[in-house]
This record gives sequence, structure tokens and C-alpha cells, in this order.
Amino acid sequence: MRMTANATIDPSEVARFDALGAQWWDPKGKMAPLHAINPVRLGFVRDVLVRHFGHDARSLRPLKGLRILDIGCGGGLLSEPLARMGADMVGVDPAPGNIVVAQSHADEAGVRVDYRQGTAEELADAGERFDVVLALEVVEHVADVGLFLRRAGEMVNPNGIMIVSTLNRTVKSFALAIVGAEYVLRWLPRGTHRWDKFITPAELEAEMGAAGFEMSELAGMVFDPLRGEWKIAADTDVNYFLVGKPAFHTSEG
Ligand SMILES: C[S@@+](CC[C@H](N)C(=O)[O-])C[C@H]1O[C@@H](n2cnc3c(N)ncnc32)[C@H](O)[C@@H]1O
Repeated sequence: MRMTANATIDPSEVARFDALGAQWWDPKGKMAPLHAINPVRLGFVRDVLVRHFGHDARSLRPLKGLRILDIGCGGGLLSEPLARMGADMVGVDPAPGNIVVAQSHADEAGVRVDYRQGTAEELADAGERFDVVLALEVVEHVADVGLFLRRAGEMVNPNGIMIVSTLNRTVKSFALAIVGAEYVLRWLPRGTHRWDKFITPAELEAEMGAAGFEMSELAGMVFDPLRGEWKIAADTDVNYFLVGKPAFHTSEG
């Protein structure tokens, strides 16, 4: 496997994702939790973007006209549906196996996504610019969160937006995301997450600030056991989203 040596890369993390292959798109496989949260997070991303850019939420292609970068795109679980919503999608991931899976799935589905094997840093160095930069469920797997966000942030247009989702570092997240999800329910393979790499919203906001972004929205995502589904909520104790706008350009979308 060829992998780019890079400051934000934790090679053992990337190797684990690289080995997933067909598991990426199996809703009952190792990535089942991502499939379970996908409708809710796609709805959240769509709503944030429609509001920010003043698009028509009822349109069949509400993201038309937006160039979006999905950093750490994995098998393409986000890139593909966002492309269906009309976005001009670029998906980047350092794991070559992920890009092979994502590309062949998109080809079979007839969806156009520009997938690239590489890192945020490489795209930033190449001068790429986007209306939207997404890093969903990625920062807890990178080697240097501050550097990752700075390089990702460089690619956001002045009127653009960055959305990051991750896991909070709380007693509750240790109980639910590590003990519950990996050991009791076995939703995820053991060792998928390291609790010490989780980041609190205040820490993430500070890192985003250092990258030149101010927080415009903080939202939690929780599992509703009565309905058996995930939903957006004020509770950020375990899973959460942080939306940031370039700090020097705050008033309009
Ligand atoms: C939990 S998966 C999330 C995949 C996708 N974002 C999603 O939510 O469906 C984490 C992904 O981040 C990628 N990754 C790890 N370190 C990275 C880095 N430094 N830069 C970009 N992506 C990275 C992994 O290869 C993996 O595909």
C-alpha cells in the first residue's frame, strides 16, 4: 500500500481504514454506525448549507452550484449522497483502498465525484478552493488536529463554511462510544477509537479559532432508544458538529 508520509497522518489509523474494502458500504458491516448516523448527518449538513448559502431547501438538488471537499471521505458515504444533492464533490482520503472502493461504488451508482488519494495538505498546497470543507468523523483519527484544521481551513472560500463532526471527551463518551459501541454492542471493531484522542467542543472551537474560523453553530447528535434512531439535539456530550465561518467574513453567506 502506498501512503503519503504526512504530518497529519497517523499511519496505524489510516491502515485500519484502508483494509475495510467492501465493509464500507455494508450497512451491517464494520462501518454500520456510520450508516446508522448517515441520514441525520446528511440532513444536518444540507440544512446548514442551504441556510448559509440561501439555497432552496425544497429543491431536488439543493446543493447545486457548491464546490464541496469531503476530507477523509473513506468509502464515500457522504460524498456520494451530497453529489446527488447537486454538489460538485471532491473526496480526498489518504488510504488508497478507500478511494478504490469509493470510486467503484460511485461509478456503479452513476454518480460523479472527483475522488483523490491524498491529504488536505496536498490539496491546500495545490491551491484548491472550496465553498464548503467537511471533515466528518475524521479529526479523532488524525495525528495533529491543529495542523489538519489550519490546512483544511486554507481551502475555504471567504464566504464559505467548514463543518467538523467528532466525539467529545467525556465520561459519557467513554461509556457509550468505547465501552458500549466497541465492547458491549459491538457496533464497531475494538480499538476503532482512542478516548484520549477525542476533543471537547471548547478545544475544537479554540483550534478552529487558531485556523481563522469562528464558530457559528454547535449541535449534538444523540441516539433515541425509543425510536431506535439518531437525531440532532442540544446534547453534545458524545457526538457533535461544529460549524465554522472564516472569522474575517462573518455577516453574509
Ligand atoms: C471514521 S472514517 C470517516 C469517513 C467519512 N468521513 C464518513 O464519515 O463516512 C475516518 C476517515 O478519515 C481518514 N483519515 C485518517 N487520517 C486522515 C488525515 N490525516 N487526513 C485525511 N483523512 C484521514 C481515514 O482514512 C478514514 O477514511
